[in-house]
Amino acid sequence: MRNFTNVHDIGDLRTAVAEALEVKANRFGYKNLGENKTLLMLFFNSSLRTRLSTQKAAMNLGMNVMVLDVNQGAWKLETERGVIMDGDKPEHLLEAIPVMGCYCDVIGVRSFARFESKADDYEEKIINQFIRYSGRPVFSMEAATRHPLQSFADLITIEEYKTVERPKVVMTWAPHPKALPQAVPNSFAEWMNAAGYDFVITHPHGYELAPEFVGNAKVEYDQDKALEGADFVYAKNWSAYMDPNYGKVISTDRSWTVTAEKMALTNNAYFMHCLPVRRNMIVSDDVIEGPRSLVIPEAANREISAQVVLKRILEGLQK
Ligand SMILES: NCCC[C@H](NC(=O)CCC(=O)O)C(=O)O
Ligand SMILES: NC(=O)OP(=O)(O)O
Repeated sequence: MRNFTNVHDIGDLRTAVAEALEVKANRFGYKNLGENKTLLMLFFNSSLRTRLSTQKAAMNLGMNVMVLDVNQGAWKLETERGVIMDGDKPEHLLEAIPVMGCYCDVIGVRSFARFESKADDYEEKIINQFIRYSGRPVFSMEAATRHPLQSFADLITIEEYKTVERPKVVMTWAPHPKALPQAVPNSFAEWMNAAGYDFVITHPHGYELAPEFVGNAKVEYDQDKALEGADFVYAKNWSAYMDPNYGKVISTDRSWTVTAEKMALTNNAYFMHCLPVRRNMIVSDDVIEGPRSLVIPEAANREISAQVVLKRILEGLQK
């Protein structure tokens, strides 16, 4: 594997999940693979899980790790070409990227949608410049339109907990005070469609995701109806994708919060969320703390998804 930004980069999902379970059972079995290799993790946005789980995965593989928070201690980066740089940004991304490439073997990038230009976000302008100009393998730690390390961890978790071959997985929008990216729901949809589950998306009118991510999923506007018979409930907020509301909050309807009453409509479903989660907006305290909540095992599997991806990138460097 050279770069990892979407579900296609991982290839066959059964093989990937089998490899994940093998890595999980034997985390230190590949500790020579990363010897004298350096990972640079670059964050344009905050993170708890991605930062710690990816660093841990790299350490399991014997890598050295450097972490740079671009907004804390680095020069502010201009990302637009052609700008007269007489403002508050002393350095351009087009120098910064190849310079960073000089100091490492693999680069992980977190760069959320900026909601300034839908085209720039959906062309993945920032991470694609890293792929083009760094000279290094690049993997997404949540980019503008996808969060593949999260979706891979979600897939591993569902495979571990499912009791039928093709479970019903329902992704539900839930209210949130801020405008959040579509990356997590887009990516989850992409991976669930690829896994071939019975996959349903439910959200209020106006929150339709990009058709290329919805794919063959069933879209049901009645949340209660969507939840009927669900084996897994995956909650997430996202801001509107459709014009003219791109990147806007158009509903904070708390009747969409996942509560015990909502979960009672399901087939005793497991509850999932990528975290961080705002309690009693997205999900009630009792549901997230309850016996069917998978949020902690899901977060634990972030180490495993990151380790499989780094392992495959390191194997690619050996060829
Ligand atoms: N990496 C997981 C989610 C990251 C991000 N959430 C956030 O920014 C939450 C911020 C807040 O709750 O204020 C998102 O939705 O894409
Ligand atoms: N789920 C997730 O990516 O969490 P962080 O934003 O804390 O990395």
